This record gives sequence, structure tokens and C-alpha cells, in this order.
Amino acid sequence: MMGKDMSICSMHFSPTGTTEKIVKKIADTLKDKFEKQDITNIDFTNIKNRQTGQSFSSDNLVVFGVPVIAGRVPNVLLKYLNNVKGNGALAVCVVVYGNRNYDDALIESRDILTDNGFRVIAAGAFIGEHSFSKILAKERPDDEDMSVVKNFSDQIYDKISKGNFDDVKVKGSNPYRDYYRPKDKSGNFVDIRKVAPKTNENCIDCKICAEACPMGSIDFKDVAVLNGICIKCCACIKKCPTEAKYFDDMDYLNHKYELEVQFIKRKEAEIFI
Ligand SMILES: Cc1cc2nc3c(=O)[nH]c(=O)nc-3n(C[C@H](O)[C@H](O)[C@H](O)COP(=O)(O)O)c2cc1C
Repeated sequence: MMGKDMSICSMHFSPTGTTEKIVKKIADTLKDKFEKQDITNIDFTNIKNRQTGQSFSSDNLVVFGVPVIAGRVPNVLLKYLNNVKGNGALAVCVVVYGNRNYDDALIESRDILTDNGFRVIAAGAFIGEHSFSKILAKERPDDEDMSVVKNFSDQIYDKISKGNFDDVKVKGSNPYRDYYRPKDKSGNFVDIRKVAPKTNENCIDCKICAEACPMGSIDFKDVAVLNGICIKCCACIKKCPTEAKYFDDMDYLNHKYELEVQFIKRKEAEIFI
């Protein structure tokens, strides 16, 4: 291990790109420090890539990242993650959250990787612009975040170079807390799972939204039609060049507004090594 045969992989689920940015920076920094030619990128956002399963070996170092969804690992990924086998590979576990909280997402992600045969040697919770919002954690990860990411990568390199593959301890509770649930103005829980994006007359039928939807739910023939579930990842909204996609559900909009007001204070990344 860690000889010339070691290869570095990055693996991410990242509908709006913040997780991807962090995971790739870590993998790239490690590639340079270990003087490797290239890295393998596995984009789990793409439904086809999730369906094939992945098998690693003890010669691999995998940087794995997901966004925090309702305080946990995105539950739509769980069945696919069962088919990702570590076989002794080293792993770095990353979660990215929108400045509310990562709750038990990091520990859950670490546990999934460990149960699947990875040796998780480092972990970090980072902040990315909130999927729902253009102002909450706006444009993060920013330069300050990326220098923390770089420093984290340097520490991972040092740990591996010393031959220290100890499992990492992370923050979070097990049994995991329930999925975080939004509330209405009166404090009652609301269920936004069935809420779906709408399409306005700005749509130029470029199909970017259909390509971006990680659930493959937007109909290619008529992008205003939804053929499957919506996880509210907002890839279709944030990637649309003409602002044609939007949500108008009042519970959703109220939740978004509350998040923007309550969690305005900047949070910082936490790393565990
Ligand atoms: C349905 C949903 C639930 C989310 N839940 C949380 C949460 O519990 N805590 C939080 O801080 N951010 C939460 N977020 C925000 C994302 O974790 C954050 O914006 C992340 O940077 C998105 O990653 P991506 O750019 O890789 O898609 C949620 C986003 C979505 C779409």
C-alpha cells in the first residue's frame, strides 16, 4: 500500500456542484503530493454511474463526498452505496452542508464506508451554498474554505506517509437522529417531499435541466413534465440559463426563507483526522 501502485479516486454525488468542488480539490492535491499522473473521477450524480456498482482494492485511496440532505446521507443513495465495495481501500469521507447543520450525515457516511470494507482515515464537514437558496452560504465553498480543504489534504498526506491508517472518529450520534423535517409558521411539521419544480415561459428547451436531474425525472421530450421523484436538489433551478425552473409551494418557500434568516451566521468547516 502507498507504493507506486496506489491510485487515487474521487467519488461524489453533487447536484449543484459544491461537493464536487471540494472532493476534487482533495483528490487533486493528493495526486500532486503523491506524484501521480491522474485520478479517476466517479460521478455518482449520474444515475447510470450509480447503477453499475464499484469495487475498489487496498491499492486505492478514495475521496468520497455527498451533500447533507435533512441532516443525513441522501437516502436515495443508500441502495447504490450497498454496491460500493472497499475491499480494504483507504477512504476520505466528505459531507457538504448548507450552513444549517450536518447533524449525523458525517458519521452515517463514515459508517457506510466502514461497513462496506473501506478504512476511513479522515473526514470533513464543509459548507456549500444551500441548494434552496442564492443567499444562504452564498458562493461557498469560497477561497477561505478552499484553503481549509488544501490544509486538510496536506494533513491526509502526512497521515498516510507515516503509515498511519487508523480509523477516524467523527462528530455525530449513533443511533442516528431522524431526518430533519421543516416546519410551517405555526411550528407544525410540513411534508415537502411531493413538491415538484414548475417551468415558466422563459424555457428555451435546451434540456440542461433534464441532463442535470440526478434522478432522471425530467422528461427529455417535454421538460415541463416530471416522470419520477424530485429530491429538491435544485440542480434544474441553479443550472437553468434562463431561470425557467422554480418552486411555488408555500411550505417549501417558507422553509427556504426561515433557513435564510435563521442560519445567516457563517459556519466553518470541521475536519477529523
Ligand atoms: C432536500 C435537501 C435537504 C438539505 N438538507 C440540509 C440540511 O439538513 N442541512 C444543511 O445545512 N444543508 C442542507 N441542504 C443543503 C445542501 O447540503 C448544500 O447546499 C450542499 O452544498 C449541496 O451540495 P451539492 O452542491 O453538491 O449539490 C439540503 C439540500 C437539499 C436539496
